Amino acid sequence: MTTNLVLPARTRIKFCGLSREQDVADAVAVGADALGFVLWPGSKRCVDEARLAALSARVPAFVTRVGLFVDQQPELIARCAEHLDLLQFHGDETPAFCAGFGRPWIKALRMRDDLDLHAAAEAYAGAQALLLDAYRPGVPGGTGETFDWSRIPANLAKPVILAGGLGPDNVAQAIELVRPFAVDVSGGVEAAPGRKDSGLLAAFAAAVAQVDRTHQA
Ligand SMILES: O=C(O)c1ccccc1NCC(=O)[C@H](O)[C@H](O)COP(=O)(O)O
Repeated sequence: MTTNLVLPARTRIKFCGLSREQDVADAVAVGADALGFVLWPGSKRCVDEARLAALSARVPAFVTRVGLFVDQQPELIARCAEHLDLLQFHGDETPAFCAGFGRPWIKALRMRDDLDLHAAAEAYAGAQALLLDAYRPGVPGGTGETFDWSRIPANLAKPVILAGGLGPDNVAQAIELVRPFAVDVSGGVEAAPGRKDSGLLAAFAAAVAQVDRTHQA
């Protein structure tokens, strides 16, 4: 059983909602492990298929290209998948739907009060990880809000990607408490929606590296 109790040597970093070539370059330069591209038209950070192709071509080997979808048409997802390494589903997609593209995938879960994480981990057993995000009714992601991190059980049967309201000032505290496989940030490293700030990207990566070092000492 994969479990969150197996602590990673370091906390992986996913920067999400990139829409500009310069932001891709800046994120890679500070050591991003993964870059997220939002394909959902309801988002201010949305990129279309042509922009996805252009941005994904700028991503070097060993940095994971992640595409974000919210209950979208399988034909669109399949076309986008040509430019992606990993699919991230933010809607009510079933496990079978998520698995239907022949690509590794993760499931985003919004931490509504009644969410049973153990049951969700069992239901989405085929996911590479669960991305846990804040719940705001009617907003599928990118809220910039945190949630009660103590709700995440240490023995969850899937690796955790912690998201929601993270930034350079609180990511160390979040890692200390949750010890996630990875952290995911969008709004906390932005100058404006969809425009990343190179200083905030660097500060976020430095904060993660710093807390990781204390665990290795
Ligand atoms: O970012 C969006 O606009 C978005 C829209 C719809 C679904 C998902 C979206 N973003 C997903 C992410 O992975 C964000 O990084 C995650 O929700 C955390 O966002 P933030 O709280 O701003 O760091």
